[in-house]
Amino acid sequence: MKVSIVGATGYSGLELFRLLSTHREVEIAGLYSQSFKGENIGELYPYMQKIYNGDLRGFHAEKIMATSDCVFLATPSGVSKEIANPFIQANFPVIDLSGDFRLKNPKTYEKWYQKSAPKSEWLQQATYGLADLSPHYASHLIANPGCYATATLLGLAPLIQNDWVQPDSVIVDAKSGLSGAGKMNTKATHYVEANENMSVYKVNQHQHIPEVMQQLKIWNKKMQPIQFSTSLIPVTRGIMATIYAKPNKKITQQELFELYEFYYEKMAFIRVQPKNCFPDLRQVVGSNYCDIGLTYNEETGMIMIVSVIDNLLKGAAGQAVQNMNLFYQFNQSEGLRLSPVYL
Ligand SMILES: NC(=O)C1=CN([C@@H]2O[C@H](COP(=O)(O)OP(=O)(O)OC[C@H]3O[C@@H](n4cnc5c(N)ncnc54)[C@H](OP(=O)(O)O)[C@@H]3O)[C@@H](O)[C@H]2O)C=CC1
Ligand SMILES: CC(=O)N[C@@H](CCC(=O)OP(=O)(O)O)C(=O)O
Repeated sequence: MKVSIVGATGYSGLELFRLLSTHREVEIAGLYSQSFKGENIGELYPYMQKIYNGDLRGFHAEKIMATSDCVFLATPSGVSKEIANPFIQANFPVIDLSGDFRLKNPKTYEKWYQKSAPKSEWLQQATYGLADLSPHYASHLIANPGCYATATLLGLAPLIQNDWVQPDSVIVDAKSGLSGAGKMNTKATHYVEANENMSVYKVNQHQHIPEVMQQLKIWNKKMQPIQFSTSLIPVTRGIMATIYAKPNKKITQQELFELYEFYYEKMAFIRVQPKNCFPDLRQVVGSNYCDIGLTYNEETGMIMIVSVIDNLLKGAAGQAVQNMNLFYQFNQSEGLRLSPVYL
């Protein structure tokens, strides 16, 4: 099968290339970039020399559709919804990494993204591809989930689906490495600002709040708004979401552990940690795993879940490839059998 990547010079685009170039079912038909069209990727990124010899191409939907079977859009929100148009109209498979097609309600999109919404019917037909939880691919348009949303939803799924928590008690404190902000340097991601520092940002305004809420409400209608905060930490990759919730019944640590063990037992990329062990970032960085640690504090009556992912893999390119694998009924692990780098 032939695939093209738009936004190939960005962090997620480069990761998509890395995964897809070893994928046994896939051949890369073209890498597309607006700013660097016509340039040789090995000259732009010397680490790519002798790995990919083709030049970067300027975006051209018809050419992509003529030369490939599926396109990945690793472009910013607001850009994806424009360049996706010809593909959606032609019913051509699109896997979009941006936030443009994740929300069902156009007004919600406009409120949180401060941009005009994509066509409502396209939002309705897009599949929210939380790949580990068996999405039903209803159309050729797949909206790859956001990085914080992925860590949070995988951390919460067993509790919310099984109705274990007080619906207004969920608090998420999430931290991300700097690659989550993409390749454009900003004041917040400048080395001098970020190094040996930690800063909270987008307080009560993060675009993943409605994304998480939309999915939690599908799982459990009773869910109330969550308190959700995001912080930058001085690492390149990785997200840690620390999640707190109050149970709505008497529970024990053992029951909580069994709930998660049973729920995730058969899921290849979710690893529930042994009792009293909490995951660190390194144990997932470089891989498509989501590792989850949990505890119940009998003194405070609080559940605490720690969910970690690599934002560029499970949070972006890895999950996008997993969605492609599931959509085309390839082995879901193809191209994703990556051990964490760890050291
Ligand atoms: N980084 C992360 O951890 C995550 C990112 N995402 C999402 O994935 C998408 C890509 O993110 P990321 O890789 O970090 O971003 P980057 O900023 O690193 O890269 C974005 C890419 O988009 C391309 N681009 C920008 N404007 C246009 C345009 N008008 N037409 C065509 N291409 C354009 C750029 O292309 P060029 O300069 O080559 O023209 C660049 O290669 C975003 O929507 C982001 O929100 C989702 C989850 C996690
Ligand atoms: C560290 C950092 O800045 N992270 C980005 C998340 C990237 C992402 O997943 O955002 P989309 O929803 O646009 O795809 C942010 O907080 O906006």
